[in-house]
Amino acid sequence: MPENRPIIIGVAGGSGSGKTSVTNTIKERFKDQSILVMEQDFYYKDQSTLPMEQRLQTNYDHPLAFDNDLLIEHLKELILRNPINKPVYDYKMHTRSDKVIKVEPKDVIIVEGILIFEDPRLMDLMDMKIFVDTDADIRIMRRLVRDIKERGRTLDSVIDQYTKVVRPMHLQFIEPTKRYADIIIPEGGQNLVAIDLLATKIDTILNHK
Ligand SMILES: Nc1ncnc2c1ncn2[C@@H]1O[C@H](COP(=O)(O)OP(=O)(O)O)[C@@H](O)[C@H]1O
Ligand SMILES: O=c1ccn([C@@H]2O[C@H](COP(=O)(O)O)[C@@H](O)[C@H]2O)c(=O)[nH]1
Repeated sequence: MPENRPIIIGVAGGSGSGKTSVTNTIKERFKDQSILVMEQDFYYKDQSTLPMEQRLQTNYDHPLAFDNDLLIEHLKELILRNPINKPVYDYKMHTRSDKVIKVEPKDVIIVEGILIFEDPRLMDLMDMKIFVDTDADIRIMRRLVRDIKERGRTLDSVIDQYTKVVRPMHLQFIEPTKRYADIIIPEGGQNLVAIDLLATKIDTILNHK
């Protein structure tokens, strides 16, 4: 590994827990300069060859929905300070878009996603593991609003998917990974004490490189 290996921070937690909000708040504090965010969601398996009816049947909360091999390959390139072509995910179409973003390596890489602590190969790459822990009632309320506003869903479809898939998969696969976290942040985005502590730690790491 190179001497100036980037620091990799994993931010896991259930859907709607506030992972993206925590990550974005931290990124803004550092004015984007030294922090790169790698969203596990962008590494959902490509489904462009499947018809929409079939995409709607996919279980997006199961570990097998993700192309972790590609995510790991990209993280290893970034660790070597090489740029990567990051896929872009389209939640409305339920597949990767045909675009990729060329991403340059940075000193701090935040890997964010529901199931990043489920794959030991991913965890092995992480220097710090954070779990955003938010009660289920809050998570479903946040997800309802977000998915209807931003991801092209209907009220009925969000409730149906949550009841049949998101909730059982959360209990089976996501919640048990909390035990792997170094830090558990209750409530996510509005927890300024936790965000301050994390930002201070990152600042220390960056200034001692
Ligand atoms: N503390 C909070 N208070 C109110 N709304 C929040 C809070 N944290 C997140 N949200 C909103 O809830 C939704 C889900 O949050 P997000 O950060 O995307 O969660 P995740 O990435 O874990 O799915 C978003 O629309 C976000 O703006
Ligand atoms: O095509 C898709 C891909 C994902 N989902 C749902 O998204 C969440 C994960 O994203 P968060 O930002 O952490 O909420 C996951 O629970 C999937 O159910 C989807 O519905 N369709």
